[in-house]
Amino acid sequence: MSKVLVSDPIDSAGIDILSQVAQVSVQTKLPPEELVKIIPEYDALMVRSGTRVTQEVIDAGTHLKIIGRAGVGVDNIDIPAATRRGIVVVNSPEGNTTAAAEHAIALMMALSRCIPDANHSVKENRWERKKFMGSEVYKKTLGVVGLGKIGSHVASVAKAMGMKLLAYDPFITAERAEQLGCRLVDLDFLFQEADYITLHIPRTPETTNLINAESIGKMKPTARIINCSRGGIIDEAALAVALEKGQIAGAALDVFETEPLGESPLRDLGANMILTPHLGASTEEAQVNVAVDVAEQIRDVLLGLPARSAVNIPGLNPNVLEQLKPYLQLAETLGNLVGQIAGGRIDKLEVRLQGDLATNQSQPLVVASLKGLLSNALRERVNYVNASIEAKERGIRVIETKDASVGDYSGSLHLSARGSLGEHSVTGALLSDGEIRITNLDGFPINVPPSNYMLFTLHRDMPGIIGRIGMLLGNFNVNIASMQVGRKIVRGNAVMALSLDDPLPDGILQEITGIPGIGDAYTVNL
Ligand SMILES: NC(=O)C1=CN([C@@H]2O[C@H](COP(=O)(O)OP(=O)(O)OC[C@H]3O[C@@H](n4cnc5c(N)ncnc54)[C@H](O)[C@@H]3O)[C@@H](O)[C@H]2O)C=CC1
Ligand SMILES: O=C(O)CCC(=O)C(=O)O
Repeated sequence: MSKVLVSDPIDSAGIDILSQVAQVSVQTKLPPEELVKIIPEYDALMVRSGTRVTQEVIDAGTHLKIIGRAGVGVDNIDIPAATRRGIVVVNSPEGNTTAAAEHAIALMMALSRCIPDANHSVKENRWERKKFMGSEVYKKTLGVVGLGKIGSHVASVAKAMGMKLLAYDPFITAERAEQLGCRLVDLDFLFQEADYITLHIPRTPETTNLINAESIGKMKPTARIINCSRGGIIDEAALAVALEKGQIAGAALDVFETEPLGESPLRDLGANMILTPHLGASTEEAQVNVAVDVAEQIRDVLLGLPARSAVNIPGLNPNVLEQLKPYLQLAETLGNLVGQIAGGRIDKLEVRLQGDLATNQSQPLVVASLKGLLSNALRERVNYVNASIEAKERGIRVIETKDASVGDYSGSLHLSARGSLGEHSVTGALLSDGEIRITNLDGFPINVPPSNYMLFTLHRDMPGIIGRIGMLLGNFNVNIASMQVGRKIVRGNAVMALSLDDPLPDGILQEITGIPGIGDAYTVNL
């Protein structure tokens, strides 16, 4: 019989499901070295956010087939390490959406009416009615940062409470925001106008310290911030200083840079700061939902069936997968690339299978393209199982076409996306050794391998341009690994594709587009 280790508190409904197919051992609060010691015995591991599933744990788990996260965020699991070891990682993308959204609303209300401190004062035998003067949320403006599942639910509740709604989400269309009663605006506008700001985004390099001294400086003195998403999105030291000085009116945090929260200036603040110990998902209902959702997937995988919310393994027919594997990687890379060039808020994606590739089933390649496209917004949360649904929910119209005529490559894949920076296209193919080549950008023939850091320019084909770009990159200490120019006619329009050894520093794009003859420039990180 299989063995499952449950290393965080999980609702008994989940344990009952696991017990149908496995011997279940519940051992919470294990020290990391103890977890590493016992994990080799187990076929599956089920956790919440308390257990850190590090590379060391994964490497020691020689029998592990699946790791289940009873919740949304999988940032406590080393996904690349699990993927490399072929271990499926599953989560429950929706099981605690309502709970987290309701906690954000509860914190907003508690902050507005000083409920925690007023409660404490009465319990201490005081009756301080003047001290705890509140303010109403009715007709106030709520700025929702991240209009995904939780942000959307918060928006709909806040709307029913008579709030005006602004939203910032670079990967959501204005139409989708409108359907939710929100006006999609840029981040600075939201910071300046909102009376309440609620964060519902993943922690990524772009969102780390999104709320800092500078962004707080743009807010109203009456603004209140709520964070029920992830620690590290707010610079806690800067927030403490701003609240101390009365630069903004309050903040309520459920999540922290380091959990459990250690020594922190946040603890010294008064009624203008509410702290909860990562309780967003802590409702009886959500805990049953996530426990059942994840336990069912662990049961299925242990029985040899596919998982419905795998974060790292495509949920497609294994035979089709094996055959298309190299092309799936091509589709993901091209989707990621065209998504970045088209600039977010994509509302249309065309996927064209060309040449020999046209004889294949298009659906897996469409899913892989969408996965690559959406990974800019959703990171590891988008997978082969949910990419199409996520795209539909985001209002992305997908067009699949096939063209059997053979061009320079026997089979190639062409993607065209329309986003906030206009409509752009990219074509790619595989070399005989399986290596990916980008063969066309916006109609211009090129031949470059994808690389971590890339720069593309659309420019006039005229003397001096290449040199000026090379010089500019040199001045910023950016090393060029390879460079290619594609043009259709001499001294007409052209495309330049550069693979770089270093990321492009902030501000350089503006300098590049300032060079006479350069039309547009795009950075791409793959
Ligand atoms: N406090 C708690 O106990 C809980 C916290 N969470 C956290 O809440 C957050 C939101 O979860 P869901 O709504 O389920 O995720 P989701 O994936 O449905 O939505 C996230 C949204 O953020 C947007 N986004 C990505 N990068 C952005 C950026 N730079 N600026 C603005 N928007 C950006 C995405 O387009 C997406 O619409 C996650 O960080 C999740 O881990 C989730 C459940 C419980
Ligand atoms: O397990 C928990 O309580 C944390 C929930 C959470 O943060 C998540 O699902 O992302």
